[in-house]
Amino acid sequence: MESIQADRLVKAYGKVRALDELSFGVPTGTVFGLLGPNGAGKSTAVKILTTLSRPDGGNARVAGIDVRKNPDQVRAAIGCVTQKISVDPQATGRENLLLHGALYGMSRRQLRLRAGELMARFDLAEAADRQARTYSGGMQRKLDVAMGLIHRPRVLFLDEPTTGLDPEARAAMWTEIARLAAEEGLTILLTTHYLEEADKLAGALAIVDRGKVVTTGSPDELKSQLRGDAIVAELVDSQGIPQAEEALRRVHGAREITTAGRVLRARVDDGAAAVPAVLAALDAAGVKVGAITVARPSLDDVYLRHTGRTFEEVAA
Ligand SMILES: Nc1ncnc2c1ncn2[C@@H]1O[C@H](COP(=O)(O)OP(=O)(O)OP(=O)(O)O)[C@@H](O)[C@H]1O
Repeated sequence: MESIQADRLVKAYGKVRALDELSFGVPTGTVFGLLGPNGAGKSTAVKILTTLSRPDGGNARVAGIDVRKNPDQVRAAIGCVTQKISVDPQATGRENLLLHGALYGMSRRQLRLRAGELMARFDLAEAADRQARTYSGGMQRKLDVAMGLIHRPRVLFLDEPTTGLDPEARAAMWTEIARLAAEEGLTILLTTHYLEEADKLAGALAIVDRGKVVTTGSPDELKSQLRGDAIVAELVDSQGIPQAEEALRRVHGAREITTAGRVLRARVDDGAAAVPAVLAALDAAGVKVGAITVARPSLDDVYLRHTGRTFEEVAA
């Protein structure tokens, strides 16, 4: 069964087509990642699925409910953690949870129990009665997620949940998110522009580019569709790029050759075996190489394959 179905969603802002027939489905109880660089359309999709915005075309169902026809019912069934933290810094952690829960018409007794449970679960019990402004960034983000869960939603939307967190807090958040899906059967839609985050957390993901889903599958499925290794040569300066590209074209088995700045990439069947031939070809062309690396296919390669651009290039 699918808890989220987006069917050819279209949204235009003036001339910008933020969503251009975006479609995907999320099986119940899984973590699904919408991965794409800034401006790809992820937030716009989340706004429509959480009923904050209406699509210009297409349709969507969340927890089996039509977002256009029954937005109130959708809102009751979902939790939503947006990019802007909704924690009130002057209130304590517990007060934040109680205030948020009151919006859903929960009884005081229900609320107290649930708030206690969530604070324990997110390791905030000791800090529960301190003002949230005294919390670290990671603690505030956990509180934010706890607030999104107060009314026991069936589907949770997390819009860039770890942006701005340090590596340790990010890892802690990943553990929590994975547990929520595995232990509580929650369906989670996560948007991210971190390749590593999508790779680690998402059972399946959709790569979004310019308002469209360019490919979808589990991280492993997507990576295994790319045969061979990536070989990446960083030149000492960018002037030699045209000659280097030309030289690489003549190396047996090198394909999908792309350049960005002074970095040259190609795909080969066996990376380690191809390195000597690549270095010899570049040397013969008079090109100075600063570094050369071989890598197993990554989601960045998947992105490159489907959009013709590297993720970093677009993010920059
Ligand atoms: N309210 C708006 N008015 C005009 N244009 C908008 C509006 N919201 C989004 N856009 C445009 O729509 C496109 C998609 O934006 P969106 O915020 O959905 O991307 P995103 O992938 O979520 O990126 P980010 O990670 O930066 O939020 C962008 O070109 C953006 O500039």
